[in-house]
Amino acid sequence: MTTIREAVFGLLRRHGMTTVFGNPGSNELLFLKDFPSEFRYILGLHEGAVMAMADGYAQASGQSPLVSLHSAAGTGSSMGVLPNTVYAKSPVVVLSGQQVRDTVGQDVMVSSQEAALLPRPLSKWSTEPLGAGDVLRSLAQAIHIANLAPKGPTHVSVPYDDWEREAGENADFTVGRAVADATALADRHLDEITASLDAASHPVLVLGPEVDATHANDDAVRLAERLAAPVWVAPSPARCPFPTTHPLFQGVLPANVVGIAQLLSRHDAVLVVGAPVFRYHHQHPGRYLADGSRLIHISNDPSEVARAPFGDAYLAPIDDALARLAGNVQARDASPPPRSERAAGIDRANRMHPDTVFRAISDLAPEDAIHVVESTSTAESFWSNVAMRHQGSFYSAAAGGLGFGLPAAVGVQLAQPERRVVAEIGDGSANFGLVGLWTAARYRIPVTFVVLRNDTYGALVSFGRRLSATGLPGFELPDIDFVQLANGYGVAAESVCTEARLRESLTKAFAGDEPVLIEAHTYYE
Ligand SMILES: Cc1ncc(Cn2c(C)c(CCOP(=O)(O)OP(=O)(O)O)sc2=O)c(N)n1
Ligand SMILES: [Ca+2]
Repeated sequence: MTTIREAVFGLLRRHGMTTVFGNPGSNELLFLKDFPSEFRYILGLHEGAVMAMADGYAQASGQSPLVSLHSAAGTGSSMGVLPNTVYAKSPVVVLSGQQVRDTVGQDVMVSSQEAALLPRPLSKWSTEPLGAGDVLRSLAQAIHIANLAPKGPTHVSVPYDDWEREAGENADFTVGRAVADATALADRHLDEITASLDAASHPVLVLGPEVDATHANDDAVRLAERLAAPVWVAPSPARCPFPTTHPLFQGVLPANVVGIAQLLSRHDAVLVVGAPVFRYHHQHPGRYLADGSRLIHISNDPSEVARAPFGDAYLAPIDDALARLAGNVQARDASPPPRSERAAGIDRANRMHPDTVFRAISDLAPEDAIHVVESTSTAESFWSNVAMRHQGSFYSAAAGGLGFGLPAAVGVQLAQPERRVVAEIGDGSANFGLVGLWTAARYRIPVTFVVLRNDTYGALVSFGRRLSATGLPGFELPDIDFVQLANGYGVAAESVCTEARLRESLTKAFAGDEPVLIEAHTYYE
């Protein structure tokens, strides 16, 4: 007899889902027992860190990990970072434990009431099968839904007395089935977009995270070069869709209506690919686009194309659309536009400017390093100083929810052992996921964590100014000793105040193969 547990591990094996991130409770033990040797279980000490690690792993590998969480409180603890997972379209499959099926109605200890509702709306799909006989198929459905564009996290809650029951005579059909996603931009849509771009005098590209997520960066470069078009990254980027070292790269668009409209005003055709139009953040009302500009939007997400307030949209696979447009548009010959330069910040006594930190990291990290960033007030400094040349070089909290960065860096490094991961984390953000350091030490995952310690919630000080909000309570973060905290979790660490010491520490960290934390004293202006 094949049990449901055995059939489910067969399903996971069939889909390559042999990495499990988790934090267990009593309800999960009959699923985790006799853990198969070809699977690896990565323990996180808080479910928020578990989810963020899994999210980073899913984005960096393109492979769905399984997340095994305890019922109710365990699943609830993971939800703080779930908005990022949803916005990142990250295909994480969560298996939440549940009390014995016949006792849930009595609301017994560690039962999850309304288990399927709990993770909504922070899930692409969530269910608790109505009977043990539907567990295998429900998990297969969760895997397929998570991986069909637009990808996203799914949840299945399973009572623990289901695992030992028989899987039934049709289990092999469920385990063996394959599901293929849509693969092509319609020919007539290709012709329409090509005609618009060829007719434009000054086209511009705005690229989003789905370009990087679908490994279409090289085709984005081909299209930009063929059009001789400047390239902007869509606001609030969670991934890097275009090489920052490329002469056509212009930077990241500001997250407000007027700022974007001004920067795009000299372009009569704006092609947005793989990003929502647009993920504004700061309210600065105005005309969405200057007169004479037309926006064309290509997205793989029906909700993105439906909710955009302006522009003509096409639903299509991002990689196919870019590849075929790059071969279809007329080639142009024009020199790249000048990129606006910004003066480098000056260090102060015992405190560095963020520019110094990011320039040092960019100079000393391997040329294919991966950056996981959660340092909210220093984004412009990061994108101005850090060279990123390859697909999969940058990850950040897609919904701006703190607690992603530090643990996600651990998941990304697990997914990409050949490339070195650097986590650039604000001293405020670090506290939302600090427990991820323990997992890095426990499994010797060699992330270089750089904490930018400016002793404040810098982004909120800046937002306060923007909103003319005076008399705010303090946002200072004095006296947090990240060296002591890191050592407490088993990670070697040092504190640096000058560029010379920072460069020494980075050189040593990159030469080693152990996790290291560097507390870099910076200032916020
Ligand atoms: C889970 C969560 N809680 C609170 C916030 C609000 N928040 C907070 C608390 C920020 C301060 C981040 O401080 P930091 O030290 O990490 O970085 P900077 O000093 O560079 O801003 S930025 C921001 O949006 C959030 N985004 N996510
Ligand atoms: Ca800070």
